[in-house]
Amino acid sequence: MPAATVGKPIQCIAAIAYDAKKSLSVEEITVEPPKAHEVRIKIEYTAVCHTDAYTLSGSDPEGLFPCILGHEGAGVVESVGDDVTTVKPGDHVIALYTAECGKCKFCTSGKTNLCSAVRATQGKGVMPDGTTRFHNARGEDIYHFMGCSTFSEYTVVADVSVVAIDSKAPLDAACLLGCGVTTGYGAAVKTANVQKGDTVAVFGCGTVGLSVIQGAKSRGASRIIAIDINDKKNQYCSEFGATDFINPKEDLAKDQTIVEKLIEMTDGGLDFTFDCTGNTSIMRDALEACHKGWGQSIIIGVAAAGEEISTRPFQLVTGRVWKGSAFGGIKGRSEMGGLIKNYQSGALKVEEFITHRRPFKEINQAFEDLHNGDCLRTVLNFDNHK
Ligand SMILES: NC(=O)C1=CN([C@@H]2O[C@H](COP(=O)(O)OP(=O)(O)OC[C@H]3O[C@@H](n4cnc5c(N)ncnc54)[C@H](OP(=O)(O)O)[C@@H]3O)[C@@H](O)[C@H]2O)C=CC1
Ligand SMILES: N[C@@H](CCC(=O)N[C@@H](CSC=O)C(=O)NCC(=O)O)C(=O)O
Ligand SMILES: [Zn+2]
Ligand SMILES: [Zn+2]
Repeated sequence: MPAATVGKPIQCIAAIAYDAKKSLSVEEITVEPPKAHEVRIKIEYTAVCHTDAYTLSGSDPEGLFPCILGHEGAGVVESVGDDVTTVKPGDHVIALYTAECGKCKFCTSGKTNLCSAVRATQGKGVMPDGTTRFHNARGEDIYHFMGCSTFSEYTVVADVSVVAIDSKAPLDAACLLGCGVTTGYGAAVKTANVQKGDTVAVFGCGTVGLSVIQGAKSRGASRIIAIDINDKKNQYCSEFGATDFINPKEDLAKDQTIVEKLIEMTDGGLDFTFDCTGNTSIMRDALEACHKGWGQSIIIGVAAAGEEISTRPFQLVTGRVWKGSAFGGIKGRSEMGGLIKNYQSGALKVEEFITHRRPFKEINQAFEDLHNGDCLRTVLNFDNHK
């Protein structure tokens, strides 16, 4: 039987970012019904990714306020708009900030997971028809974020921005496949395509960096060097498969740079390095620690508006390669099922990233957790929001 809410606005709890650098306001909002090619989801669990904090910091050139942040979320489809054929009410789903329409120039290229179907309106904080489905109690429009807005008990997304998953997969873990775990794992196994015996260095060992580590380990990398300025990450790094841990604040000899140390440790540099910090000077280090002739450096971290990367062009002339990776190069609708299976078989660690749990009303503390070296992900649940 269809839910009594079908076709009607829903009042529910959400966290509104009214302005950059301000705490989120947890309040009741109205979520309009989905229009054609749209899906309304009851979010069960959502986690806070570093990128939510980045946009809230005011450094994101696409940051719009007031908005509902959040892009690591999983839940159950409440209703669908006209012409939606790929999911149905009751399906367990993950929201996707990297859509997959299967038809656009990007999707059909076979060269990228980026999709152009909804990206332009997504960046403007609206649905593909140019309007928003969220209003606060004063009737003001609230912008969407990254096509997901999972910091709301109900959200509306484009049908190309959602994937149904096995209903037996726990949604609290599945939400982490909406960004951090998929991004790091995919960057290692798809974007870089790490091979058995390769040497790898990972700068920044939060959820994304640790997921790169587990991806590299799954491929049989011979050496995985984890680099983080926080010693609390050391234990996590070895649990996820790192062979070495370096804290550049403590472990370098006098006048030694991290690049010199890595080149010395690996007889000339690494096959693959990954930036998972968003710091542009670390991105340079990561490139320059690559082996001459073939080393590849993958940029995953998101840097603030106005930041630029630089290096001597000689670094590239002599064969090092700079690449980037969004959502790990993973096509969300066609490849998520495989990741869920890997998680269910125990081949992909996902639950291990849930270091903190909170009721949704504690979302501002979840942002603070991110700055605590012990925290990988705080998963928020909507059951206890009252
Ligand atoms: N391209 C994509 O598709 C995606 C990109 N991202 C981006 O990836 C990055 C990582 O995200 P996430 O794992 O959630 O973030 P976290 O904040 O959890 O992890 C980042 C880690 O890097 C450490 N770090 C910070 N500065 C340095 C430094 N100079 N040297 C070494 N380590 C450092 C941090 O330490 P400390 O905690 O002490 O600061 C932290 O452990 C972010 O920039 C995020 O925006 C995220 C998801 C998708
Ligand atoms: N609006 C931001 C975009 C930052 C960015 O690069 N986002 C990543 C995902 S980060 C997830 O946690 C991404 O997928 N980029 C590709 C895209 O199409 O946005 C900015 O301009 O800085
Ligand atoms: Zn993210
Ligand atoms: Zn497409």
